[in-house]
Amino acid sequence: MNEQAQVYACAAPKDPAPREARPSLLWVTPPSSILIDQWGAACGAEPGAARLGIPLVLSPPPPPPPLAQLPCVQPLCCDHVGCPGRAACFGFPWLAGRSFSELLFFPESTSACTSADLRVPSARTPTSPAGRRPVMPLVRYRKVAILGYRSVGKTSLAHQFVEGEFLEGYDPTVENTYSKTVTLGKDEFHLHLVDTAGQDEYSILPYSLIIGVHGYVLVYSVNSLRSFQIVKNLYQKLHEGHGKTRLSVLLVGNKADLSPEREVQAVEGKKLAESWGAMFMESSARDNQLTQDIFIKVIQEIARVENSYGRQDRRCYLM
Ligand SMILES: Nc1nc2c(ncn2[C@@H]2O[C@H](COP(=O)(O)OP(=O)(O)OP(=O)(O)O)[C@@H](O)[C@H]2O)c(=O)[nH]1
Repeated sequence: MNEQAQVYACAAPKDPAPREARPSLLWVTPPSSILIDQWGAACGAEPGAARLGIPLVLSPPPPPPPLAQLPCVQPLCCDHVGCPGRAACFGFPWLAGRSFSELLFFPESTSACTSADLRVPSARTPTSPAGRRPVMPLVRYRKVAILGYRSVGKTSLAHQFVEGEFLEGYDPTVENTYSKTVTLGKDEFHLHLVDTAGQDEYSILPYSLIIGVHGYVLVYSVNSLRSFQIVKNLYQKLHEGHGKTRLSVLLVGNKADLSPEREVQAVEGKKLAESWGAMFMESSARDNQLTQDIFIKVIQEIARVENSYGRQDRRCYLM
C-alpha cells in the first residue's frame, strides 16, 4: 500500500452480533492514486471486503479530476449497513475515474450515512494526545435537489436565495448548481443546490438525484394544477428510488403572488405534505416571500429525519 496513504478504521457500532472483531475499513486519506472505482471493486468483488479491511488497490497516479464535494456515499458495501439490497450497492459507476483528494468520511450505517456528514480535514489532521483518534473539523455538507414541473419557479427560488434577485425572463434549465453557506445557530452548513430541469410524469429521475442527495425541495406553482400532480408523481419516484426510506422533503407552492389565479389551495398542499410526513410552505420568488425560509427549513428537515433514525457510535481510530 502506498506509504502516503493513511487508512482509518471506524469501530463498528455496538452490534449485538459482531461479525468480525476487526474494524471496518471506512476512511482513507489517500494520495490521488486511489480511485474510487478501485475502492468500489475491492468492496464489491466480495461483499464485505472493505468491511474486513481488504487493502485498496493502488494504481499509477492519474491526473486527479476536481472533486469539490463528494457526498456521503451510502452504497459503500451497503449490504452491511442495512441498505435495502440494491445491486448498485456494489460498484460505483457514477464515481468511476474520480479520485479521493481529501479525506472522506464514510459513515458506517445507513442512518449515519443519511446523516451525510462529510468530514474534510485540513492537510495536517491533528490527533488527540493519545494519537489514535483524529480530531477533524466538521463540515456539514448538504446537497439539496429542487424538483418540479416546468416553469414553476425552481431556478427563481434558488437564484433569489443565493443571489438575492428575481429573474423575470424564462430560460428553461438543463441543470444548474448553486452553493451557499448557511449558518443556523452555532452550526454552519455548506448547502449545495441542484436546480434541475422541469420534470413531467414521463421523466426518469437520474441516479445522481437519488444517491448522495440529502434533501429535496419539491416545487409546484399555485396557479397550475398540473404542476401539483407532477410533484405527487415525483415524490413517488423519489420514494421508490430511495427504497421507501424516509425522505427529507419540503413541499413548496410557489408563485403565491398569483393567488387570484390559483388552481391549488394552500390547504391541499398542506394535506399532501402531511401525507408524506413532510413540511409545506407557500412562497413567491418574485416577492422574495419566504425564499430564505425554504432552504433553512430543508436543512432542518434533513436534521429531523436523520435524528429520527437515532444516533450511532461512530468512534474512529487511526490504524
Ligand atoms: N409571478 C411569479 N412568477 C414567477 C415566480 N417564480 C418564477 N416566476 C416566473 O416563472 C417563470 C419560470 O421561472 P423559472 O424559475 O425559470 O422556473 P423553473 O421551474 O426553473 O423552470 P424550468 O427550468 O423549466 O424547470 C419565469 O418567467 C419567472 O420569472 C413567482 O414566485 N411569481
